[in-house]
Amino acid sequence: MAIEAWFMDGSNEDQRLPHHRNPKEFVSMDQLAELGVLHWKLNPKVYENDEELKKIRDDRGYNYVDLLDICPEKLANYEAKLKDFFTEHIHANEEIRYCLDGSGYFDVRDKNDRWIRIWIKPGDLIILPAGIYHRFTLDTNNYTKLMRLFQGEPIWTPFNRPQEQHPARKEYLKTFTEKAGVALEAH
Ligand SMILES: CSCCC(=O)C(=O)O
Ligand SMILES: [Fe+2]
Repeated sequence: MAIEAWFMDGSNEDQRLPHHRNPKEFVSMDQLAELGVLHWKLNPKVYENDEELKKIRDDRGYNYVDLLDICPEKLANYEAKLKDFFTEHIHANEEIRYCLDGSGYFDVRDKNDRWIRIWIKPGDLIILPAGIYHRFTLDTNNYTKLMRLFQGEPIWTPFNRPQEQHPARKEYLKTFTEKAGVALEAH
């Protein structure tokens, strides 16, 4: 099943609102895949013993997992963390999140620097590639429980924009020029 994603409007209203354009402009899974964003729909009720999740973890080497409850009672420095999550940044590694409960928005930049809002709900596992500019916010439900996955010892360090000289950023941008090169050769 597809995940809902759309181009955002430019308004400065509450970040937890949907921020659809008028008219709405949805973004397909293929468009997300072109940016290197991957998605699986799993059964969140069986996450503790899920063969499908196990396969993804085995295939991609995600030996690390933990759970993160995003609500004031369970997340230390809640306000500051939410502010950091919503500050545009990249990582040197993939960001892998599996929504078990609640919901939220991952915003990613497309090739033309437009914001795409990705609405994650229970069962959505998404992978953001290293080097993609992104941010996260809760939606108006104000709660989510996420599984974080990682290859090896986790490094959560965000590198806030601008990061054009960061190796992960350069590598990420190379994937586009390589794809364009292949397309040119095909003509
Ligand atoms: C809480 S997961 C989403 C926030 C984020 O982008 C990050 O942790 O790097
Ligand atoms: Fe991040």
